[in-house]
Amino acid sequence: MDEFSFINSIKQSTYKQSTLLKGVGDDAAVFRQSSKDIVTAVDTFVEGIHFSRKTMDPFHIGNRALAANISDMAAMGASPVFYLVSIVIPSHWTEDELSQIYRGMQSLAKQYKIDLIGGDTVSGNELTISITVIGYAACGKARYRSTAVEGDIVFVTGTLGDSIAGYHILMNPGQFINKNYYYRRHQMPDPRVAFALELEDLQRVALNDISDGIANEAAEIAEASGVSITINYQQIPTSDSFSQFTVNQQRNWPLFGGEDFELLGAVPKRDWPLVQQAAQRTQTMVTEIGYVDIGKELVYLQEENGRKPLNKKGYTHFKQVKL
Ligand SMILES: Nc1ncnc2c1ncn2[C@@H]1O[C@H](COP(=O)(O)OP(=O)(O)OP(=O)(O)O)[C@@H](O)[C@H]1O
Ligand SMILES: Cc1ncc(C[n+]2csc(CCOP(=O)(O)O)c2C)c(N)n1
Ligand SMILES: [Mg+2]
Ligand SMILES: [Mg+2]
Ligand SMILES: [Mg+2]
Repeated sequence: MDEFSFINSIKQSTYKQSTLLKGVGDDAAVFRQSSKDIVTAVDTFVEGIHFSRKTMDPFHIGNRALAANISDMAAMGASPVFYLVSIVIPSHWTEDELSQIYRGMQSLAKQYKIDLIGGDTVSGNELTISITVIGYAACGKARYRSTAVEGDIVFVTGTLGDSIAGYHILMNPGQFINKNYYYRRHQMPDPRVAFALELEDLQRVALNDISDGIANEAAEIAEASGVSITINYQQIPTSDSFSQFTVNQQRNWPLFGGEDFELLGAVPKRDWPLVQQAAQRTQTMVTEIGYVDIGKELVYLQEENGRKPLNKKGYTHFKQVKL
Protein backbone atom coordinates (compact mmCIF):
# COMPACT_ATOMS: atom_id res chain seq x y z
CA MET A 1 0.00 0.00 0.00
CA ASP A 2 1.41 3.43 -0.87
CA GLU A 3 1.02 6.73 1.00
CA PHE A 4 -2.09 7.77 -0.93
CA SER A 5 -4.03 4.55 -0.61
CA PHE A 6 -3.06 4.53 3.06
CA ILE A 7 -4.57 8.01 3.50
CA ASN A 8 -7.71 6.90 1.67
CA SER A 9 -7.98 3.87 3.91
CA ILE A 10 -8.01 5.97 7.09
CA LYS A 11 -10.22 8.80 5.81
CA GLN A 12 -13.63 9.06 7.48
CA SER A 13 -16.54 8.78 5.04
CA THR A 14 -18.69 11.13 7.13
CA TYR A 15 -17.96 13.66 9.88
CA LYS A 16 -19.65 14.06 13.24
CA GLN A 17 -18.86 17.74 13.91
CA SER A 18 -21.10 20.28 12.20
CA THR A 19 -18.51 23.10 12.49
CA LEU A 20 -16.21 21.31 10.01
CA LEU A 21 -16.07 22.82 6.51
CA LYS A 22 -13.19 20.73 5.09
CA GLY A 23 -11.65 17.58 6.55
CA VAL A 24 -9.15 15.17 4.98
CA GLY A 25 -8.46 15.84 1.27
CA ASP A 26 -7.04 19.33 0.85
CA ASP A 27 -3.89 21.16 1.97
CA ALA A 28 -5.42 21.79 5.39
CA ALA A 29 -8.66 21.35 7.30
CA VAL A 30 -11.14 24.18 7.95
CA PHE A 31 -13.68 24.61 10.71
CA ARG A 32 -15.78 27.59 11.77
CA GLN A 33 -16.37 28.58 15.37
CA SER A 34 -17.35 31.85 16.95
CA SER A 35 -18.98 31.15 20.28
CA LYS A 36 -16.32 29.04 22.03
CA ASP A 37 -12.70 29.32 23.05
CA ILE A 38 -10.55 27.06 20.87
CA VAL A 39 -8.09 24.86 22.78
CA THR A 40 -5.30 22.96 21.03
CA ALA A 41 -2.41 20.68 22.01
CA VAL A 42 -0.02 18.16 20.48
CA ASP A 43 1.66 15.12 22.04
CA THR A 44 3.99 12.60 20.46
CA PHE A 45 4.17 8.86 21.04
CA VAL A 46 7.37 7.03 20.11
CA GLU A 47 8.29 3.34 19.95
CA GLY A 48 10.97 2.53 22.52
CA ILE A 49 10.08 5.58 24.63
CA HIS A 50 6.33 5.40 25.24
CA PHE A 51 5.68 1.81 24.24
CA SER A 52 7.32 -1.35 23.00
CA ARG A 53 5.90 -4.36 21.19
CA LYS A 54 6.03 -6.09 24.61
CA THR A 55 3.84 -3.51 26.31
CA MET A 56 1.28 -2.69 23.62
CA ASP A 57 -0.55 -4.23 20.67
CA PRO A 58 -1.14 -1.99 17.65
CA PHE A 59 -4.71 -1.26 18.84
CA HIS A 60 -3.38 -0.05 22.21
CA ILE A 61 -0.74 2.12 20.53
CA GLY A 62 -3.39 4.11 18.65
CA ASN A 63 -5.74 4.19 21.59
CA ARG A 64 -3.13 5.33 24.10
CA ALA A 65 -1.67 7.97 21.77
CA LEU A 66 -5.07 9.60 21.30
CA ALA A 67 -6.02 9.17 24.98
CA ALA A 68 -2.97 11.22 26.06
CA ASN A 69 -4.09 14.07 23.82
CA ILE A 70 -7.71 13.90 24.92
CA SER A 71 -6.43 13.98 28.49
CA ASP A 72 -4.78 17.34 27.80
CA MET A 73 -8.21 18.61 26.70
CA ALA A 74 -9.68 17.35 29.99
CA ALA A 75 -6.91 19.17 31.85
CA MET A 76 -7.95 22.37 30.07
CA GLY A 77 -11.65 21.88 30.81
CA ALA A 78 -12.24 21.50 27.08
CA SER A 79 -14.30 19.12 25.04
CA PRO A 80 -12.24 17.51 22.23
CA VAL A 81 -13.72 17.87 18.74
CA PHE A 82 -11.03 17.23 16.11
CA TYR A 83 -7.66 15.50 15.83
CA LEU A 84 -4.86 15.36 13.28
CA VAL A 85 -2.43 12.44 13.11
CA SER A 86 1.14 12.65 11.90
CA ILE A 87 2.60 9.16 11.62
CA VAL A 88 6.13 7.93 10.85
CA ILE A 89 5.97 4.31 9.68
CA PRO A 90 8.94 1.90 9.50
CA SER A 91 8.70 -0.50 6.55
CA HIS A 92 8.27 -3.63 8.69
CA TRP A 93 4.84 -2.53 9.99
CA THR A 94 2.12 -4.46 8.10
CA GLU A 95 -1.10 -3.03 6.67
CA ASP A 96 -3.06 -4.99 9.20
CA GLU A 97 -1.02 -3.60 12.12
CA LEU A 98 -1.45 -0.05 10.86
CA SER A 99 -5.14 -0.54 10.48
CA GLN A 100 -5.26 -1.82 14.08
CA ILE A 101 -3.47 1.35 15.24
CA TYR A 102 -6.17 3.43 13.56
CA ARG A 103 -8.89 1.20 15.01
CA GLY A 104 -7.48 1.98 18.44
CA MET A 105 -7.82 5.68 17.72
CA GLN A 106 -11.25 5.31 16.10
CA SER A 107 -12.71 3.55 19.11
CA LEU A 108 -11.90 6.56 21.33
CA ALA A 109 -12.90 8.99 18.57
CA LYS A 110 -16.29 7.32 18.41
CA GLN A 111 -16.73 7.53 22.17
CA TYR A 112 -15.88 11.26 22.17
CA LYS A 113 -17.62 12.07 18.84
CA ILE A 114 -14.42 13.57 17.47
CA ASP A 115 -13.32 13.66 13.84
CA LEU A 116 -9.96 12.89 12.21
CA ILE A 117 -9.54 15.96 10.00
CA GLY A 118 -5.97 15.66 8.77
CA GLY A 119 -2.41 14.57 9.38
CA ASP A 120 0.72 13.47 7.62
CA THR A 121 2.24 10.13 6.57
CA VAL A 122 5.98 9.55 6.28
CA SER A 123 8.23 6.49 6.19
CA GLY A 124 11.01 6.37 8.78
CA ASN A 125 12.90 4.31 11.33
CA GLU A 126 10.83 4.38 14.53
CA LEU A 127 7.05 4.20 14.69
CA THR A 128 6.08 7.68 15.86
CA ILE A 129 2.59 9.09 16.21
CA SER A 130 2.14 12.77 16.82
CA ILE A 131 -1.45 13.83 17.43
CA THR A 132 -2.79 17.35 17.40
CA VAL A 133 -6.08 17.72 19.17
CA ILE A 134 -8.51 20.62 18.98
CA GLY A 135 -11.22 21.24 21.54
CA TYR A 136 -13.79 23.80 22.59
CA ALA A 137 -14.12 25.38 26.01
CA ALA A 138 -16.97 27.63 27.11
CA CYS A 139 -15.84 31.27 26.80
CA GLY A 140 -13.51 32.12 29.66
CA LYS A 141 -13.74 28.60 31.10
CA ALA A 142 -10.47 27.05 29.92
CA ARG A 143 -8.69 25.81 33.06
CA TYR A 144 -5.12 26.93 33.71
CA ARG A 145 -2.32 25.63 35.89
CA SER A 146 -1.74 29.19 37.00
CA THR A 147 -4.92 29.74 39.02
CA ALA A 148 -4.21 27.94 42.32
CA VAL A 149 -4.47 30.19 45.39
CA GLU A 150 -3.42 29.84 49.03
CA GLY A 151 -6.01 27.88 51.00
CA ASP A 152 -7.21 25.81 48.03
CA ILE A 153 -7.86 22.12 48.38
CA VAL A 154 -5.69 19.90 46.17
CA PHE A 155 -7.46 16.86 44.76
CA VAL A 156 -6.85 14.02 42.35
CA THR A 157 -9.19 11.81 40.33
CA GLY A 158 -8.96 8.00 40.29
CA THR A 159 -6.07 6.00 41.71
CA LEU A 160 -2.38 6.65 41.08
CA GLY A 161 0.45 4.33 40.10
CA ASP A 162 -1.71 1.85 38.17
CA SER A 163 -0.19 2.58 34.77
CA ILE A 164 3.39 1.92 35.80
CA ALA A 165 2.16 -1.16 37.68
CA GLY A 166 0.65 -2.42 34.39
CA TYR A 167 3.91 -1.64 32.61
CA HIS A 168 5.86 -3.52 35.29
CA ILE A 169 3.64 -6.61 34.99
CA LEU A 170 3.89 -6.56 31.19
CA MET A 171 7.69 -6.36 31.38
CA ASN A 172 8.06 -8.89 34.23
CA PRO A 173 5.45 -11.61 33.68
CA GLY A 174 4.61 -13.52 36.84
CA GLN A 175 2.02 -14.00 39.52
CA PHE A 176 0.06 -10.79 39.99
CA ILE A 177 -3.49 -10.05 41.11
CA ASN A 178 -5.85 -8.11 38.79
CA LYS A 179 -3.43 -8.19 35.83
CA ASN A 180 -6.09 -7.19 33.33
CA TYR A 181 -7.03 -4.14 35.37
CA TYR A 182 -3.42 -2.94 35.41
CA TYR A 183 -2.90 -3.75 31.72
CA ARG A 184 -5.94 -1.67 30.87
CA ARG A 185 -4.77 1.25 32.97
CA HIS A 186 -1.47 1.25 31.09
CA GLN A 187 -2.68 0.44 27.59
CA MET A 188 -6.05 2.16 27.43
CA PRO A 189 -6.29 4.96 30.00
CA ASP A 190 -9.61 6.80 30.39
CA PRO A 191 -9.19 10.56 30.07
CA ARG A 192 -11.31 12.46 32.61
CA VAL A 193 -13.15 14.69 30.14
CA ALA A 194 -16.67 14.19 31.50
CA PHE A 195 -15.58 15.10 35.02
CA ALA A 196 -13.63 18.19 33.89
CA LEU A 197 -16.59 19.46 31.84
CA GLU A 198 -18.88 18.93 34.78
CA LEU A 199 -16.80 21.52 36.67
CA GLU A 200 -17.90 24.24 34.24
CA ASP A 201 -19.93 26.14 36.85
CA LEU A 202 -16.91 26.59 39.09
CA GLN A 203 -15.41 30.01 38.87
CA ARG A 204 -11.89 28.81 39.39
CA VAL A 205 -10.17 25.44 39.28
CA ALA A 206 -6.54 24.80 38.38
CA LEU A 207 -6.10 21.52 36.52
CA ASN A 208 -3.21 19.45 35.20
CA ASP A 209 -3.30 15.91 33.86
CA ILE A 210 -0.90 13.30 35.17
CA SER A 211 1.39 12.22 32.35
CA ASP A 212 4.70 12.42 34.21
CA GLY A 213 3.69 11.73 37.85
CA ILE A 214 2.08 13.96 40.51
CA ALA A 215 5.43 15.16 41.85
CA ASN A 216 6.08 16.82 38.48
CA GLU A 217 2.48 17.85 37.78
CA ALA A 218 2.05 19.44 41.23
CA ALA A 219 5.30 21.33 40.68
CA GLU A 220 3.91 22.66 37.38
CA ILE A 221 0.83 24.02 39.18
CA ALA A 222 2.97 25.43 42.01
CA GLU A 223 5.31 27.18 39.57
CA ALA A 224 2.59 28.49 37.27
CA SER A 225 0.54 29.79 40.23
CA GLY A 226 3.43 31.07 42.36
CA VAL A 227 2.35 29.00 45.37
CA SER A 228 3.52 25.91 47.22
CA ILE A 229 1.58 22.67 47.39
CA THR A 230 1.58 20.14 50.21
CA ILE A 231 0.52 16.58 49.44
CA ASN A 232 -0.46 14.33 52.28
CA TYR A 233 1.16 10.98 51.50
CA GLN A 234 -1.45 8.96 53.45
CA GLN A 235 -4.27 10.41 51.37
CA ILE A 236 -2.89 9.49 47.93
CA PRO A 237 -5.41 7.02 46.49
CA THR A 238 -4.16 3.68 45.16
CA SER A 239 -6.11 0.69 43.88
CA ASP A 240 -7.21 -2.18 46.13
CA SER A 241 -4.63 -4.73 45.02
CA PHE A 242 -1.72 -2.30 45.17
CA SER A 243 -0.40 -3.96 48.33
CA GLN A 244 0.88 -6.87 46.20
CA PHE A 245 3.79 -4.70 45.03
CA THR A 246 7.03 -4.14 46.97
CA VAL A 247 7.19 -1.43 49.62
CA ASN A 248 9.38 0.71 47.37
CA GLN A 249 7.08 0.30 44.39
CA GLN A 250 4.04 1.14 46.51
CA ARG A 251 5.77 4.29 47.64
CA ASN A 252 7.35 5.50 44.40
CA TRP A 253 4.84 4.57 41.72
CA PRO A 254 1.91 6.79 42.82
CA LEU A 255 4.26 9.78 43.23
CA PHE A 256 6.54 9.41 40.23
CA GLY A 257 5.10 6.73 37.91
CA GLY A 258 3.11 8.90 35.52
CA GLU A 259 0.90 7.94 32.57
CA ASP A 260 -2.16 7.56 34.81
CA PHE A 261 -3.91 10.42 32.96
CA GLU A 262 -5.85 11.31 36.07
CA LEU A 263 -6.44 14.97 36.87
CA LEU A 264 -4.71 16.90 39.62
CA GLY A 265 -6.60 20.02 40.65
CA ALA A 266 -6.81 22.90 43.10
CA VAL A 267 -10.10 24.57 44.08
CA PRO A 268 -11.26 27.01 46.73
CA LYS A 269 -12.38 25.12 49.85
CA ARG A 270 -15.96 26.39 49.50
CA ASP A 271 -16.22 24.73 46.06
CA TRP A 272 -14.99 21.31 47.18
CA PRO A 273 -18.59 20.01 47.59
CA LEU A 274 -19.27 21.02 43.95
CA VAL A 275 -16.23 19.02 42.85
CA GLN A 276 -17.51 16.02 44.79
CA GLN A 277 -20.94 16.38 43.17
CA ALA A 278 -19.38 16.59 39.69
CA ALA A 279 -17.43 13.44 40.51
CA GLN A 280 -20.58 11.68 41.60
CA ARG A 281 -22.51 12.71 38.47
CA THR A 282 -19.73 11.39 36.24
CA GLN A 283 -18.95 8.33 38.39
CA THR A 284 -15.41 9.53 38.92
CA MET A 285 -13.46 8.89 42.08
CA VAL A 286 -12.10 12.10 43.56
CA THR A 287 -9.86 12.42 46.64
CA GLU A 288 -8.60 15.40 48.61
CA ILE A 289 -4.83 14.92 48.88
CA GLY A 290 -3.46 18.23 50.08
CA TYR A 291 -3.59 21.98 50.13
CA VAL A 292 -2.14 25.13 48.58
CA ASP A 293 0.03 27.45 50.64
CA ILE A 294 1.80 30.71 50.05
CA GLY A 295 5.44 30.08 49.34
CA LYS A 296 8.24 29.31 47.08
CA GLU A 297 6.66 27.34 44.23
CA LEU A 298 7.64 24.09 45.94
CA VAL A 299 5.86 20.80 46.48
CA TYR A 300 6.02 19.19 49.92
CA LEU A 301 5.18 15.68 51.01
CA GLN A 302 3.53 15.50 54.42
CA GLU A 303 4.09 12.28 56.31
CA GLU A 304 3.57 11.17 59.89
CA ASN A 305 7.11 12.22 60.77
CA GLY A 306 6.89 15.66 59.20
CA ARG A 307 6.90 17.60 55.92
CA LYS A 308 9.73 17.44 53.37
CA PRO A 309 10.19 18.94 49.90
CA LEU A 310 9.17 16.45 47.23
CA ASN A 311 11.73 16.14 44.45
CA LYS A 312 10.57 16.90 40.94
CA LYS A 313 11.33 13.27 40.13
CA GLY A 314 9.24 11.52 37.51
CA TYR A 315 9.42 10.87 33.82
CA THR A 316 11.49 13.57 32.17
CA HIS A 317 12.76 13.10 28.64
CA PHE A 318 16.59 13.27 28.37
CA LYS A 319 16.93 12.64 32.13
CA GLN A 320 15.68 9.29 33.26
CA VAL A 321 15.39 8.00 36.83
CA LYS A 322 14.84 4.40 37.82
CA LEU A 323 11.76 3.73 39.95
N1 LIG B 1 8.92 21.59 21.14
C1 LIG B 1 8.05 22.48 21.60
N2 LIG B 1 7.82 23.62 20.95
C2 LIG B 1 6.93 24.53 21.41
N3 LIG B 1 6.22 24.39 22.53
C3 LIG B 1 6.39 23.24 23.23
C4 LIG B 1 7.31 22.24 22.80
N4 LIG B 1 7.26 21.23 23.71
C5 LIG B 1 6.35 21.59 24.63
N5 LIG B 1 5.82 22.80 24.36
C6 LIG B 1 4.83 23.54 25.13
O1 LIG B 1 5.20 23.50 26.51
C7 LIG B 1 4.06 23.41 27.36
C8 LIG B 1 4.18 22.20 28.27
O2 LIG B 1 4.18 21.05 27.44
P1 LIG B 1 4.19 19.60 28.03
O3 LIG B 1 4.39 18.68 26.87
O4 LIG B 1 5.11 19.53 29.18
O5 LIG B 1 2.69 19.46 28.59
P2 LIG B 1 1.81 18.18 28.56
O6 LIG B 1 1.46 17.75 27.17
O7 LIG B 1 0.71 18.43 29.49
O8 LIG B 1 2.79 17.08 29.19
P3 LIG B 1 3.16 15.64 28.53
O9 LIG B 1 3.87 15.92 27.24
O10 LIG B 1 4.00 15.01 29.58
O11 LIG B 1 1.84 14.96 28.32
C9 LIG B 1 2.86 23.41 26.43
O12 LIG B 1 2.40 24.72 26.30
C10 LIG B 1 3.45 22.91 25.11
O13 LIG B 1 2.67 23.34 24.01
C1 LIG C 1 8.55 0.99 26.63
C2 LIG C 1 8.28 2.03 27.68
N1 LIG C 1 9.29 2.52 28.40
C3 LIG C 1 9.05 3.47 29.37
C4 LIG C 1 7.79 3.91 29.60
C5 LIG C 1 7.54 4.96 30.68
N2 LIG C 1 7.26 6.29 30.15
C6 LIG C 1 7.52 6.63 28.91
S1 LIG C 1 7.06 8.22 28.57
C7 LIG C 1 6.50 8.47 30.14
C8 LIG C 1 5.93 9.79 30.62
C9 LIG C 1 4.98 10.40 29.66
O1 LIG C 1 5.66 10.85 28.50
P1 LIG C 1 5.37 12.29 27.90
O2 LIG C 1 6.02 13.28 28.85
O3 LIG C 1 6.00 12.30 26.54
O4 LIG C 1 3.88 12.45 27.86
C10 LIG C 1 6.69 7.32 30.89
C11 LIG C 1 6.35 7.17 32.33
C12 LIG C 1 6.75 3.36 28.82
N3 LIG C 1 5.47 3.74 28.95
N4 LIG C 1 7.02 2.40 27.88
MG1 LIG D 1 3.11 17.45 25.84
MG1 LIG E 1 -0.91 17.69 30.15
MG1 LIG F 1 0.21 15.71 27.43
